[in-house]
Amino acid sequence: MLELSGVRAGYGAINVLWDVSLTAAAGQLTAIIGPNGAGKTTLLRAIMGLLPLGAGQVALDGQPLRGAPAWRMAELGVAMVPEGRMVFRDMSVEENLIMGAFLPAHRPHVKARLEQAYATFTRLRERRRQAAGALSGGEAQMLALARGLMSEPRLLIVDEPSLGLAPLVVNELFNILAGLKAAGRTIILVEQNTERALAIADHVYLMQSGKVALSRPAREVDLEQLHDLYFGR
Ligand SMILES: Nc1ncnc2c1ncn2[C@@H]1O[C@H](COP(=O)(O)OP(=O)(O)OP(=O)(O)O)[C@@H](O)[C@H]1O
Repeated sequence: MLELSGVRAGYGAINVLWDVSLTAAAGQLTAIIGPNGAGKTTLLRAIMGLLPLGAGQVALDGQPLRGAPAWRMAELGVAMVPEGRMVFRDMSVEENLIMGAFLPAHRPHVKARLEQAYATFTRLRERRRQAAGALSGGEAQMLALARGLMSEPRLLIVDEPSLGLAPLVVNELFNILAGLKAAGRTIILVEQNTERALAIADHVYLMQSGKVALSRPAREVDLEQLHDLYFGR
């Protein structure tokens, strides 16, 4: 569904990504792992058209994206759940969710999708009238994920969802991601929690210093070898 070929990108004179090529296949969960500073978030920014490409291309269903603006990405069915949750703190949980279905084409479906969100993320239903700023870290992450799903995206991109969350909440989060995958959703997951990502992924890319250091089906990944590469041993 999504294909990057030979992508170079960075910030002004600083290049971060070096000839990155990867594919996210439809109906699969593609995990992008790697240590701090490897370029994972930069890669997602390049996919979302938030950074100009120095070389290469990003294509969705074979069509080059050429830095499409955010609303166009939404129209094309790509939703990103950014690192750090970024919920609208002064708005209620439900208002945050409704913001996820902002395109005119989504409006007729808002009620049904709210129901769907509350069925998946039961705690959000209880807290739907509360200000999002009053949620715990885990609840805010669930809200960010649920908001990303409100547009019924064809491709859901999730950046470091487990960051700073308690183990029980991480379990819940990964169960939900596994459920979304089982329901056929196409997902790109950026994670530092290698083992958890590996457990639910179909394909794994390991990023190192702005390059793809390993690309392999998840079931063929040897965890020890992965850790050696990860830590540059
Ligand atoms: N706005 C920016 N301006 C300049 N350099 C940046 C900027 N954002 C990130 N970088 C640099 O790009 C490199 C890759 O950062 P990036 O955030 O993509 O890594 P990451 O793999 O997502 O790391 P983390 O897991 O810590 O979020 C780092 O060296 C970082 O310092």
